[in-house]
Amino acid sequence: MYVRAMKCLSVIRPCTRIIPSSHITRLTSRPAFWNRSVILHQPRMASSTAEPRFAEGEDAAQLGPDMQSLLQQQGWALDADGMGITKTFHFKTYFKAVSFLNLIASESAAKRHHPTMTVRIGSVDVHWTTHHPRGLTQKDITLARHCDQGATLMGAVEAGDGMKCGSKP
Ligand SMILES: C[C@H](O)[C@H](O)[C@H]1CNC2=NC(N)=NC(=O)C2=N1
Repeated sequence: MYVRAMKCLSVIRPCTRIIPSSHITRLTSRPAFWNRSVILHQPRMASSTAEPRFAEGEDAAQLGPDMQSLLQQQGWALDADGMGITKTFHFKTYFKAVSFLNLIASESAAKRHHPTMTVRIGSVDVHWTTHHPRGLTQKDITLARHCDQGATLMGAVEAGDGMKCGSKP
């Protein structure tokens, strides 16, 4: 029994060595990319405080009023960083939501400017930004207006009237 106990201890022993505190510091400190990765993966959130940030080469004085009308009258919202705009369109049926998405997809292919869209059973989230050069541009404004017109054509409804899971069309 004693011999067996000693054998067990000899197995356990390497794990009970004292680790120098300098080593512990190194193990628990965060890697260099830590803060950067947090910033890169920050969620895109609608903001009511950010200012629109237009891309280099855009005429901010000319685009400003158009952008303000989208934000204040048409229900578009700025991203937290001011570089994109987003809006959710609601529909009575899934078919209408998908048809709206296709309408926007068709125009964006023609204009070579593509939104990020999420389709749900009774709604479509649309997000516009310009990647090169980075920021908001005339294209984002023009295509946001096209979304508003397309939504009217497709019979978009108020948020509370859109189709929900479990609701009948
Ligand atoms: C070459 C091509 O037109 C470009 O890469 C386009 C494609 N679609 C685009 N879409 C969006 N939203 N922003 C862009 O900067 C962009 N660039």
